[in-house]
Amino acid sequence: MVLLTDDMDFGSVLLVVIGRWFWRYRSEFAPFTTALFTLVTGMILHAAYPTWWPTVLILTGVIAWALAFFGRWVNLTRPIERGYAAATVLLIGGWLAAAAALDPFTPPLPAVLGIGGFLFAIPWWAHRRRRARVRVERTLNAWPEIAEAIGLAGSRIQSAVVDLWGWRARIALARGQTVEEAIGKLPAIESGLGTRRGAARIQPIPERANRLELRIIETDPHADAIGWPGPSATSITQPIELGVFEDGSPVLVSLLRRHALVGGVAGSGKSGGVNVVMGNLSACPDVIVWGIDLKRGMELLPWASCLDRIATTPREAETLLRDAVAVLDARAATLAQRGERTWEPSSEAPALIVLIDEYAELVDDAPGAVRYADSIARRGRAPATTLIAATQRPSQKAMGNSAVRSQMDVRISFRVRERRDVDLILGQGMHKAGWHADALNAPGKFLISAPEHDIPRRARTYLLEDETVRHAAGRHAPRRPALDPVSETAVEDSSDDMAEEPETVRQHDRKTAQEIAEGALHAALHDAPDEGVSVPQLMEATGMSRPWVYWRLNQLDTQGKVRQVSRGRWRGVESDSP
Ligand SMILES: Nc1ncnc2c1ncn2[C@@H]1O[C@H](COP(=O)(O)OP(=O)(O)OP(=O)(O)O)[C@@H](O)[C@H]1O
Repeated sequence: MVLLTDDMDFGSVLLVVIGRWFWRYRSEFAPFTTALFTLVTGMILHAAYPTWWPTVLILTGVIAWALAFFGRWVNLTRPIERGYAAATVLLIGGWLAAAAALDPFTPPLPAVLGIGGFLFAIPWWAHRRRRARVRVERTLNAWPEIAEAIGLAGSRIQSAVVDLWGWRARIALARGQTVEEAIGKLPAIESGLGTRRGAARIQPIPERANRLELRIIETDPHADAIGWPGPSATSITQPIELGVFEDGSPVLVSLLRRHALVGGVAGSGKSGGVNVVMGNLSACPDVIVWGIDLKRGMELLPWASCLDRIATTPREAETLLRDAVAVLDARAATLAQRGERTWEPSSEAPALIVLIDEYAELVDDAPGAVRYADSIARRGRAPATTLIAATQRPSQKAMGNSAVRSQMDVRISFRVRERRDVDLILGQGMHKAGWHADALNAPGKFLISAPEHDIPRRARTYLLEDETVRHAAGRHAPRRPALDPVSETAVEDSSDDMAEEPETVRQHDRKTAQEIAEGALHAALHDAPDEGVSVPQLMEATGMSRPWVYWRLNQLDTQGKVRQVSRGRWRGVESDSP
């Protein structure tokens, strides 16, 4: 608001008003200002440096390339944003080079600038994150007035970040104001900011009593399935991001030297959770994952190319766990020799995680395996040999009457049917303490109890579509580490101890993920109908990436074991036995 008095010059007032208006809407005007700036620069270049056009062109190419490939560093997080930025630079740079060489007003240059500028402005105006940022900036500018009105006068906004679900700001309170006071004023803050009811949350910042984080949730993060943004960790020493809490903050949990238990009824999202864990672990070159999936590999097979080993039969499962105990023992002995306490994971000496889908089936079908699991649960932390077990209902019987459940450091509960199942998964007395996993109302929603998560907060896992799993597995597979020599020798010795068993059984026990995929490929090609199977179907059946399927098809084709029936469709040749 501008106050007019008699001694003021109307012209300068008008200028101030227009100036302020332009400043307020500078983001919306950005395409026009950019076009104007480009035109003026073009005129200067043409008048003073007309021979510079090749330099301008080269610079344009370099900047566009850098934005397209490294735009993430300047907060262009999505490929479409990087593409837009690179295309804009190409348009402006290309136009400037032409303007320098010819003249900015040579047809069709003015038309190109006008029409091109307008077309490029449309995505800019429509961009959701930009609009959200501008809206938040305007709100924050008004904070001093709002703070005054709600009784937090003198508090200042120090920084603000806009994210997918809304925005968060760090606020410095004025002298004498407390975080508790601010929490008491939440309804007033929501009213002052004009948000919906219940949209504001306040979290104290432990290091400073006069700082807080204000979180405004504009869209409910749990309203729809949340797509996986990609791995959050590049090392097992970093926490992995499983999903988001109701307030939009990420669920981060460390799995290093920790056993994890995942429970919930059928269809509650356990396998989805396991997918997120695999998506992250497979991106870490300092951890090896061995999988046990007694549902004939249905859940873990898509990750086969990233699993160092996979067991799909009770016998294989028992051997795998026995070998994991051998690894643990060998590592413990090495640590004792070196006078060290813990195994520090690296790509040369990776941590070992045994991921067991449907633990109850293991107990039922391979009761001999339970003592190995028990041993890992009790002794595996220091040698970085740990378990992640998923099961519907971890009753004492389902856990094989062992100590495995009590050793679980991270507990994740998806929806359960009965209240007492909450206590089974999360621990005795947890339902009473407010952990109501029986009230979770959609697949993928969960409660997590871990050293860094000690209050019940609803969260939802990211959802990985089948295609995302295939893509991630294909991308991460080439970077998977191998077992370190100490562990590898332990596994070999452990197999030698079973020498009295027939060779065929031992080989079967050590079947690798690759071999399982190979078997699935042969079966799919062999059972193919007359019109053959497509490459995507083979990818689905084997859980392997497109390049792997093509590579194998080529080899089998050369050996005369497969035949291309039509474009992209293949079939096994009769004599080929699986
Ligand atoms: N985070 C999620 N967001 C949205 N939908 C999800 C999520 N996780 C799982 N779902 C949906 O719920 C369905 C069941 O999930 P999932 O197979 O993971 O359950 P489960 O607990 O492993 O079941 P089962 O024990 O039968 O294997 C899936 O088809 C999927 O579409």
